[in-house]
Amino acid sequence: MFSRFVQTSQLGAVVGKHFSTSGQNNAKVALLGAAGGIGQPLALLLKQSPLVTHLALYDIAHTPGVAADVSHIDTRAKVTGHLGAEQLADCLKNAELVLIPAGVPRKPGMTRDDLFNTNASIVANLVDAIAKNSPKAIIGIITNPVNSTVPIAAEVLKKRGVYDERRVFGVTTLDVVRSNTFIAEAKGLDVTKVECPVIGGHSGITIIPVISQCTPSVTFPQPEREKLTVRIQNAGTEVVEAKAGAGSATLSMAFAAAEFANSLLEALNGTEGKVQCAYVRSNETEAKYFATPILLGKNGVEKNLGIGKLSDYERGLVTAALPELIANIKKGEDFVATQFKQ
Ligand SMILES: NC(=O)C1=CN([C@@H]2O[C@H](COP(=O)(O)OP(=O)(O)OC[C@H]3O[C@@H](n4cnc5c(N)ncnc54)[C@H](O)[C@@H]3O)[C@@H](O)[C@H]2O)C=CC1
Ligand SMILES: O=C([O-])CC(=O)C(=O)O
Repeated sequence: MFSRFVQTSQLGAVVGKHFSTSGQNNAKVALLGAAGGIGQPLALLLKQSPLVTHLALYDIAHTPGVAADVSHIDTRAKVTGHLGAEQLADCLKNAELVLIPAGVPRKPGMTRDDLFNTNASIVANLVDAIAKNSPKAIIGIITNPVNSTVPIAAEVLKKRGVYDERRVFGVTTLDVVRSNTFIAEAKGLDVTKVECPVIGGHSGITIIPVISQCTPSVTFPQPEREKLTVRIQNAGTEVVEAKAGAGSATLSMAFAAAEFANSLLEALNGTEGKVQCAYVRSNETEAKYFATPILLGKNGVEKNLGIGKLSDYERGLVTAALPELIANIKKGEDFVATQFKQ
């Protein structure tokens, strides 16, 4: 299936894109928002993963149908469906990995930050339940605005006294998936061999593709590089507009989340050298959270591999991104401080 081992010049480590069938550890994965546009195809992909032994599907609507459907697939994972708040604890008990795509998506004309008012409390309440029922689980947050929902998760976990910064990830894999696709198209390369790190955050100018660190090495005239960068930054909006009111990226996001989850599960199983870009607690810049390539291990973040060497143009992108990113982070932290009741 995904069988791509790629060396990055910057890291000398194995980056994403591979999962083996060798893992025999028990892994319960809980998927919160499992009946949604992302949730359903992600449930399908996780059911196909030999690394998952129990797939627990939770939503506030339609979970029994999704769970019954997915459970008929003759792969390893046992499937359970959990509907509504009173069944959330059962879904989360003993989960090693919790993925959260619960919440509303954008419509044309909206920014990701416009989702904050609805999605902030959804994520805060779900993470509160994780703190109570599976405090050691690794959490992958898909719900937008990721720049703010990850700090929200961290603050809720801190309030509950169970925060471990190595275990909380904002899933930004789709930015890497898109960069790889667009670069391969532009250069006529085999996309399965292209790997471009993406750093920063997950909205507009905070998305920073580091094309200078792409494997294989690629060069573009500056106007073309700028155009490609802007396309990657606006790729989510490209999908929102194409869907014309019917939501945002779901299928490519499910693919990206499955790739992230499988890398993490492999690392939990003891496979060394798994690397994924993700939005995590970080000391790389003045922003408390920042996406960079992360070496994954048994506790989640094994090592932050850092920003690496940037071109002048990419350094300028980081400078431009930081004020927005810092404001997004503060907004998330303030929300928990002022509106989230213990
Ligand atoms: N991180 C990323 O790269 C990406 C993030 N997203 C984000 O993912 C989120 C979900 O997108 P879609 O699946 O397209 O939306 P959707 O509306 O199709 O599905 C969301 C699901 O969440 C469920 N839900 C709502 N409140 C809930 C709660 N309190 N507990 C459990 N489930 C709840 C809904 O019932 C629904 O089934 C959006 O916020 C979207 O912006 C989307 C694409 C990429
Ligand atoms: O654009 C959106 O609203 C959904 C998203 O995060 C993406 O597709 O990258």
